[in-house]
Amino acid sequence: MGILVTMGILYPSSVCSAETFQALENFEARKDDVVLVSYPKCGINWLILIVNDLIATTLKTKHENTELPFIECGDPERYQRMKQFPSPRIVATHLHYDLLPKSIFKNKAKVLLLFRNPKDTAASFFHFHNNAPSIPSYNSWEEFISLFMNGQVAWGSYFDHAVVWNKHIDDENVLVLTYEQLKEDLVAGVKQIAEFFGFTATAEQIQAIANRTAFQAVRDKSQETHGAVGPLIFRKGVVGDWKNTFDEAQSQKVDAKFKECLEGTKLGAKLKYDVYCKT
Ligand SMILES: Nc1ncnc2c1ncn2[C@@H]1O[C@H](COP(=O)(O)OS(=O)(=O)O)[C@@H](OP(=O)(O)O)[C@H]1O
Repeated sequence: MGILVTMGILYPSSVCSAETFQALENFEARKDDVVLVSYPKCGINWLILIVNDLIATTLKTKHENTELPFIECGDPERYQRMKQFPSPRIVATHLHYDLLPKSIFKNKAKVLLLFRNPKDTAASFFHFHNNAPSIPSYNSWEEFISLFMNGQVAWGSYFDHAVVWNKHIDDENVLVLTYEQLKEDLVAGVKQIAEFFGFTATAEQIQAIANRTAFQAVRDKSQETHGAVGPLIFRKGVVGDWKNTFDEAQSQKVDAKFKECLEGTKLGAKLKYDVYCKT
């Protein structure tokens, strides 16, 4: 159990290795790959379940594969194996925009980015680190939040990810959704995801997928779908849990950082900071 540092960014060495990062450079994306991107703890496992269900429901295919869904994790031979996977493949990642395999853009795969307000993201991240046995724990929340603000946590700085994605928010083949948006109206979210990736689903199918991927439903099945780590990933599933962790000074530091990095930007507006991050 330890930390891998590549190009100044930390990754957990339980799932990432220098050899896999090197092999990733040759990963060849397909135009019909379903690329799901998010900073850690923004809800990507939720998205993966939604897209898996959309594929199973509308294409009547179920891909049985035991690979970790994150392309930067696992062994270097995984990209060879992925060549055999039928389309559409789900390509999930927490990587920073600049580190995404270039073939995603070259081959015009559609990219769905999921973001979440920074305070709930940080709180979720801390709980995961301190509950999951395979990754390092922190001594305290104080220690974690100070490292989070400096970007010295796994997969780097939340704010760096957000700032660069803001520049690409209107790019062709890119859709940006927020965790809070899915929480507000999951049916509308599933419909938008289906339309973006071109899955033709009826209103009833969309509703059924929303029911199957609502928090309690996925948490109840999490051991089955994700093994022992399932209940730790699908932990609480609410907006505003940050209020149980942050003190006033920590909260104000995030407010100031958000202001500096994202206020007045399109991504900043999408995140509805004043609604979700102010007391
Ligand atoms: N269906 C549904 N509804 C609401 N919330 C959900 C759902 N599925 C996952 N989640 C929440 O997403 C958080 C985990 O994010 P990730 O999947 O990105 O985690 S990871 O970085 O890949 O480990 C984690 O947030 P917290 O509960 O705040 O810790 C999960 O509970």
